[in-house]
Amino acid sequence: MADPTAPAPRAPQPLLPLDEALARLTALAAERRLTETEVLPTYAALGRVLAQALVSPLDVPPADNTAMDGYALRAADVAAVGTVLPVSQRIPAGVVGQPLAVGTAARIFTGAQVPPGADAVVMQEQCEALPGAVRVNTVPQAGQWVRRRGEDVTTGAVALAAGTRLTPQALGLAATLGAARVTVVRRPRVALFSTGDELVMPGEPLKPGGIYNSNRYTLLGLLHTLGCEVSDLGIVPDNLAATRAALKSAADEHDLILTSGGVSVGEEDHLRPAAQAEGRIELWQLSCKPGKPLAVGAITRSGAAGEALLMGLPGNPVSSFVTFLLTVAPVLRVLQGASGALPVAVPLVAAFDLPRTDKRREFLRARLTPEGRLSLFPNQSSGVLTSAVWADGLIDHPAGATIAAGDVVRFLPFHALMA
Ligand SMILES: Nc1nc2c(c(=O)[nH]1)N[C@H]1C(S)=C(S)[C@@H](COP(=O)(O)OP(=O)(O)OC[C@H]3O[C@@H](n4cnc5c(N)ncnc54)[C@H](O)[C@@H]3O)O[C@H]1N2
Ligand code: MOO
Ligand SMILES: [Mg+2]
Repeated sequence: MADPTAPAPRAPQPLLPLDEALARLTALAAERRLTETEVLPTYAALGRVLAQALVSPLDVPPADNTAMDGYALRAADVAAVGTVLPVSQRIPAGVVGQPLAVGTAARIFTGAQVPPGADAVVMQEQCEALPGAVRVNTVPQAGQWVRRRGEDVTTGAVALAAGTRLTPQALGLAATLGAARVTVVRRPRVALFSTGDELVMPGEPLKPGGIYNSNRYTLLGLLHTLGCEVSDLGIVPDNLAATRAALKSAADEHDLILTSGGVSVGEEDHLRPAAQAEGRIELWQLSCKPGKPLAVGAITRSGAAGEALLMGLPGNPVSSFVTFLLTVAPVLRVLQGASGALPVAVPLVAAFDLPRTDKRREFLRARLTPEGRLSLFPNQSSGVLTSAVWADGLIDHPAGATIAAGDVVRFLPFHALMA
């Protein structure tokens, strides 16, 4: 049992600025960058990171084609509104037409290749169909409504660079090139556990003094979004021996051990002493809010070579979520060969006042208004998870500053932080 009369220890070091912590973290991750790759069917690669650039073996589109249903013709054949041209052929998508005879038009449908000789398409709304002919009620410009061969991707171009996270649209682009398989970096193997004697798993009755374990769900979701393979090690009680045992057993099989809770300064916070006993602590305590007590270290492996990276997130649910976005996500990106940089902050106008200041750089939960401004969730406590569900992202707010309605602030959208 902890001695209740013991003097409260002081924080031994100044708080680390986030940028400095990030530089050190991404350097640690770069040393551990994953080199193993796997070849996956393209449809199964969502959320994974490309290990090799995808170079296009073809032009996309492969040929000039029409963007509209209408008539393909030579612009020079229509000198005046109302010109009538005989319709010499009909070209649906998937059919290759014949070279277009001079002074004629081809009936054509969106996506069909424009026949050789034609240089423009007139949409059917600007035409009048006549028996065997068409009246063109506009004077077309050469090139109009023609999607040029290779205007999207040219043969030999890097369509998707190594290090690209495969979003749904990136998978679509890979498929456009005909890639049935892609080579991706293997998933980072992450051990996840929550610390806290008060924690109860959803589905179980809440005991006196208990709260439900939410961080497990938030962090599992984030890890899956970022392409990780997760070992869920459940809840670890608040004592040194159990925390040491959990760290030790997780180190061999995992690249990263991710924990929540028990990283602050109380006697019930065992993560740092446990990490020091089983490895080392590299950095602790950020000058940011939420997220101050973040602890980063490495745990020595017993059976395997090297060490596993340890990131101990603060227990407060919003702190866990925000700290993950600001520090764990960059580390996971670097491990997978992507950029560790935080996304570019968007300048937006505040629709609220924030007269108070803080010594720490703050990440405020904010939502876009229909007018394109930002409103602030009224309760910014790091225990209020509703704020993070309500918000669209975080305002990156400098230490010591206030905000008045109309000020421009820097906004980090959640989707960009989770990319
Ligand atoms: N004397 C000081 N006390 C605290 C400081 C400080 O600098 N000096 N820092 C505060 C800050 S800031 C934060 S953030 C928290 C971080 O605390 P820990 O990381 O040690 O986390 P715990 O103490 O274990 O828990 C904090 C809070 O979060 C709840 N929690 C924990 N795990 C979960 C979970 N899996 N799901 C839902 N909720 C969870 C826990 O019940 C506590 O309420 O420390 C401050 N204290
Ligand atoms: O830094 Mo704590 O993460 O504000 O609540
Ligand atoms: Mg604590």
